[in-house]
Amino acid sequence: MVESCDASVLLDNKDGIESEKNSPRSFGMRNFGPIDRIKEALEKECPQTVSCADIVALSAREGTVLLGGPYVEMKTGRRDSKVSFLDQVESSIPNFNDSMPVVLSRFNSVGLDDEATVALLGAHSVGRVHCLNIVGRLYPTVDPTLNPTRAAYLKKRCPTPEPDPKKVQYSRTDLLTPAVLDNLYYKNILRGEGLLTIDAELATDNRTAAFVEKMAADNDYFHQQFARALLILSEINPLTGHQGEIRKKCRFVNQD
Ligand code: HEM
Ligand SMILES: [Ca+2]
Repeated sequence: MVESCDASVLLDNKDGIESEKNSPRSFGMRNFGPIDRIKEALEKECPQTVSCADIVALSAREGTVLLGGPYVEMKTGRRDSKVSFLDQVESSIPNFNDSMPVVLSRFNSVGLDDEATVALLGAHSVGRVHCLNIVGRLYPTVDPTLNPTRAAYLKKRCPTPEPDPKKVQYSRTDLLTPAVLDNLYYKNILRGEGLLTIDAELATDNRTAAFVEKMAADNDYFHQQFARALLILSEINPLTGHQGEIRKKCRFVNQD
């Protein structure tokens, strides 16, 4: 979403590069080690042949399968950016409290139609949300669109309006299948159990509600749409030909 699928997010601070990881919008991104290890193995086998951008895209593909989602046939050949786009992160990556119209127009502008956007948000069927991103819907008063049973549970997980930064406080997005990319997310949001504003609005907005109903009713249909949308996402504005480079290490641009 930031400029293109060019691995700019992987660059660390060095020689004038200010990492996109420094943006508050990158909150929660972690575990970059496996990408380094994949790159090291590839450099041993075929030096400067497989870009970090391809590693990111194909890792998303493999992660999707490992989580019980669909297999997405993806092209390769993306090249890596030589710059980072720290100043574009906030305008490109949606915020925890963004509303549906803002998110739809942002996603539409990179070729993701409304149905594809609904399907991609199904990624919230896995993982967690930290209290920092939830407390606004719990305190001082509980958001009336939030299911009361779920709200009571969330208040236990996040007992104070200002989460203690030293404690890692979070809730799983989907309590029953947190490590399966399935359509339980859509069933949950129809019951008022969406954690983020965007999850809650997805079930009620008149541009998205009908897709939510269909995905909640049919896991295969969700998987088909997720596969279609992930493919679009993986092909946004790639660097090709002589643009960019094939990095030797994903955290740094090449020195030569
Ligand atoms: C469209 C608007 C979106 C918003 C506003 C949004 C926002 C967020 C927020 C605030 C979190 C919690 C971060 C934390 O507290 O640690 C989160 C988690 C997550 N999001 Fe999104 N997201 C959006 C779309 C997407 C899309 C399109 C995908 C992938 C296709 C995605 C995948 C995930 C995943 C996998 C997690 C769990 C991460 C973890 O367990 O650490 N999200 N999202
Ligand atoms: Ca799930």
